[in-house]
This record gives sequence, C-alpha cells and structure tokens, in this order.
Amino acid sequence: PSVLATSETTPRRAGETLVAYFSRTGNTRVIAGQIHRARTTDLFEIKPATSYPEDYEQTVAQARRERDSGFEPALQDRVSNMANYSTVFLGFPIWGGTAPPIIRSFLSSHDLSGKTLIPFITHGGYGLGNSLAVIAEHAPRARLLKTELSMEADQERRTLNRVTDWLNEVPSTD
Ligand SMILES: Cc1cc2nc3c(=O)[nH]c(=O)nc-3n(C[C@H](O)[C@H](O)[C@H](O)COP(=O)(O)O)c2cc1C
Repeated sequence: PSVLATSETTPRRAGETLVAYFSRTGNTRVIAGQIHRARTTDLFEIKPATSYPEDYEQTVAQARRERDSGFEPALQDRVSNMANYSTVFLGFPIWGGTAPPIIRSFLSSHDLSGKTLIPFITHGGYGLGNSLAVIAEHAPRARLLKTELSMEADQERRTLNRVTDWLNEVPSTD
C-alpha cells in the first residue's frame, strides 16, 4: 500500500500533458511541435479513419456537409491513456467558421472530465467563428482555459490561386 500511495502522490512530471492536434496543410502542426518541445509533452496527431480528399474544393464541400449535418467522422486512433493526462493542448484549423468535424469526434470519444483544456487554433483570416463554443459543448466537463492561441496562417486556397495564376503565365512546354 505504501508503494501505491507514493505513486499516487507523485508530483507533476513530463507525460502528464498531451498535445493533440489536427492539421491538413501543416500550419497547426508547426505550433503543436513547438508546444511539444517547449513543454516536453506527449504528442498525438488526430486523424480521420478515412482521409479527406487531396483536392481542396472537395474537402471544403465535404467539411461543409459534415458541419451542417453534425456528422462525427470516425477517428483512425484514440488516445488509449487519456486518464494519465491532466492537461490537454488541443490544436486545429478553422474549417467553415468552426472546429473541423474530426475535432468534435475527438472530444466525443475521450473523457476530458476535470482536465485543463487549452486550444490553439489557426485560421485563414476570418477568425475563430463559433469554434470555442463547439469545444465547450463537446467537452462540458473539461476546464477550458480562456487563454487560447489564435493565429492567422496561410490559406491553401490563396496558395492554389496564386500558383494557378502563375502557371497561366508560364509557357506551355508541349
Ligand atoms: C476545408 C477548409 C475550410 C476552411 N475554412 C476556413 C474558414 O472558415 N475561415 C478561415 O479563416 N480559414 C478557413 N480555412 C483556412 C484554414 O483555417 C487555415 O489555412 C489553417 O491555418 C490551416 O491549418 P492547417 O495547415 O494546420 O491545416 C479553411 C481551410 C480548409 C482546408
């Protein structure tokens, strides 16, 4: 029993914080990596069981349908040892003015009761939309910190349009 008591009262140490994130084009992944290294946390990439299309516009359309119907896509993997963590940094891009559908799936399939939840969010210039309310609603028993990171990052659409315009100026090679 004394051994058990000791392990139960072990002070906070590395591993008790998890950085979980979803990222399509890597903007949110860069932030996740920096939090992970600076705080020596565990790191978990949230992935859907079925990948989104490579094509940007198809992904936008699918994300819109899933948002409007409240669909929660299946996760490729769950965090098996969620009980070990007292703090979860949760990162995602804004999709269609809200959190991506897979983020709702992630929150619905893990028990975050009593855990401190700290969002970090990237967007293409239109802000956080209702994403924080969606997080609060899907993790009602977590302690959601108000000090989320929100930052504008590159938009895939802007990059694609720029490249399309440029290619139109480049002489065809055939
Ligand atoms: C399907 C989809 C929907 C998006 N919807 C929005 C939006 O509503 N508002 C916005 O500001 N940016 C939007 N963006 C841009 C992303 O939020 C932004 O580029 C983000 O930094 C991408 O992060 P990532 O590289 O980690 O995937 C959207 C991007 C995608 C792929």
